Amino acid sequence: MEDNECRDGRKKVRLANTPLSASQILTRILPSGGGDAENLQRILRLLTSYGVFSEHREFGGKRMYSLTEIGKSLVTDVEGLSYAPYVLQHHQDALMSMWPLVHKAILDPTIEPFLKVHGEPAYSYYGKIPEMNGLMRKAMSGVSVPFMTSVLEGYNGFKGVKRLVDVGGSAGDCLRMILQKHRFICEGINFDLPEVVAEAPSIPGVTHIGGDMFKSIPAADAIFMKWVLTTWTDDECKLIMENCYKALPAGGKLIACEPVLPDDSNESQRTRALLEGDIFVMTIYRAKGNHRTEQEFKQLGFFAGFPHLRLYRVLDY
Ligand SMILES: C[S@@+](CC[C@H](N)C(=O)[O-])C[C@H]1O[C@@H](n2cnc3c(N)ncnc32)[C@H](O)[C@@H]1O
Repeated sequence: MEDNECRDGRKKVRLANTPLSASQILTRILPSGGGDAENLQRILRLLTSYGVFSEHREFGGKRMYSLTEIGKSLVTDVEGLSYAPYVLQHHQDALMSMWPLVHKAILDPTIEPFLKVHGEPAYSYYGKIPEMNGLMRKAMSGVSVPFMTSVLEGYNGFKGVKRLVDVGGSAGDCLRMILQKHRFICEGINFDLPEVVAEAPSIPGVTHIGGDMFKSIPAADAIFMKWVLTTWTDDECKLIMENCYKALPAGGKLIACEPVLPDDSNESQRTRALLEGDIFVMTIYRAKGNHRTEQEFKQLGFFAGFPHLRLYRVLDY
């Protein structure tokens, strides 16, 4: 595979900083000709409204486009750490084909729409396809690194922890960042499904352990968990949290980093994104898995043996 080639043999298209018209972009994408520049321009206008491209109007009104910084990180850094793998992960056929079936989660929530279509739940489906499994890990790394930068700027609850487990820690990026910031943590355990940790990179101070959080969780002074509870039902969350409780010493701490739904359905972008995420979970993961309000987290924790919940908000997200 050459440097300028994608895995499927297509040539990568380098988009210059100089603004290009839709037909100029089309010529680069399809050097042998063809395509509809007007329809491409319709898509470019939409992407401009999301900040991926900038639109420049030439004398006479012709529209020209260049990638913004967001666009560059999405388009040019597909193999590195960026949001691109996350976007790609969500747009795989196996996930996209689920959207016309959202209604199935309402008609019969006892069987997941994903299970009905693909014959097994999402995580085990990913686990059997190395490309999907790898993309999921990269997707999580790409979104988790900027997110954890914000978390670690504001949250200071790791004091006194010597051994920390990250449950569902994927490639281990969250632990790596926590250990880099808090040098007093001597040992990090990245705990995830065996097929996920099998491909995780080696990280100083971190041991990767494969297992099933529904069975047991390695012992630690504190447990960290990010974007895990939200994909499971209340009963499953209780089981995961009970296993956390068993893995902790008396007075131990579970640090769960999860989306928190507001009580009201307001029109803010943040609320919309949270509500969309909730529908994503319902459609792809568990029909009765869901984003939760602060009160719902309090109740879950209480029933699993964690009587005190302290909420820290990460404001940029
Ligand atoms: C949404 S991802 C979050 C990954 C990581 N915590 C992060 O924020 O970047 C959920 C993770 O839970 C893991 N997972 C799913 N089922 C699991 C199980 N039964 N035991 C342990 N981990 C599991 C998945 O493999 C995945 O890495």
